Amino acid sequence: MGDDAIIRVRGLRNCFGEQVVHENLDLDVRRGEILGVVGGSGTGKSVLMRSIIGLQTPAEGSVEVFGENMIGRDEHEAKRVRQRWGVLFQNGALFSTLTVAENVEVPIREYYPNIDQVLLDEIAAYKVAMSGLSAEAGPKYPSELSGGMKKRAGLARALALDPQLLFLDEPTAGLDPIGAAAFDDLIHALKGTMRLTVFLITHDLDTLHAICDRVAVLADRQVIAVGTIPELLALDHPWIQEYFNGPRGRAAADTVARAEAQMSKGKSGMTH
Ligand SMILES: Nc1ncnc2c1ncn2[C@@H]1O[C@H](COP(=O)(O)OP(=O)(O)OP(=O)(O)O)[C@@H](O)[C@H]1O
Repeated sequence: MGDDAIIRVRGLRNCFGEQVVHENLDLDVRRGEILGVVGGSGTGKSVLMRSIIGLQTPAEGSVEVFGENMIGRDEHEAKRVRQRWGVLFQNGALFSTLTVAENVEVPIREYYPNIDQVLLDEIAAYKVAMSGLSAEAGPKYPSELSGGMKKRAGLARALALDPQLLFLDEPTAGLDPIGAAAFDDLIHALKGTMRLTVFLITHDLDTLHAICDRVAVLADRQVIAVGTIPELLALDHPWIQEYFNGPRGRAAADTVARAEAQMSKGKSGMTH
């Protein structure tokens, strides 16, 4: 594996009965990047993520994470590698009978069963704060949280073991635009401070423009292209053109360009 590839997928095939979802799919995720994964509904973005994290056994192909083969691993070995990543599922997947803090403590207890409760509480409080939730959110149950707070609680749990790699499945789905932008900022900031690599499934064009270093496009059972948005725009593929160059795609690009222009205006204003 090339030094900078944290995830390497080769020749992946996934099928459910007669339905072939992936066929000969290849993908590299580079160290330190936020890779956005896009594609029409049902193109297999979640199935791809599940194949990488070991929740779906592919019919064919190889998956390497941190240079280690992930398919057919014995449970003990797989668990050792799993410790190095965190996952935020589409619906947050919080345990409804546990508080936010207790949810965050679940993976820590799993890996460190003898950990002292005081220390556990301190770590959970720290992760809750890192995820942008107030300390009052810790003792709350998921049913007492807004959609945005649930996402942050799920993120706090994903960060519980100080991962090097984060999987996010549609993290901004269902959030209002301001909440979504704040969540994007948080992911971007965490990437910087924790040196995270991020695999991010999204339909959110604003997220792609604002924080993704590269974007992988799923169509026709494969990753048909990977690159920066300008690189993808140079391709003559109808879905890519429609997606990034359609009205919503252009609006998202304009929003980011305006925000960047304002930031540089602010900066130059400060220096004069
Ligand atoms: N456990 C399963 N059993 C049978 N079919 C499945 C299963 N999981 C996924 N599929 C099918 O695989 C295809 C890809 O599903 P997947 O959830 O990966 O799509 P997606 O690209 O993430 O879609 P969306 O953007 O709508 O979330 C769909 O047709 C889905 O019905």
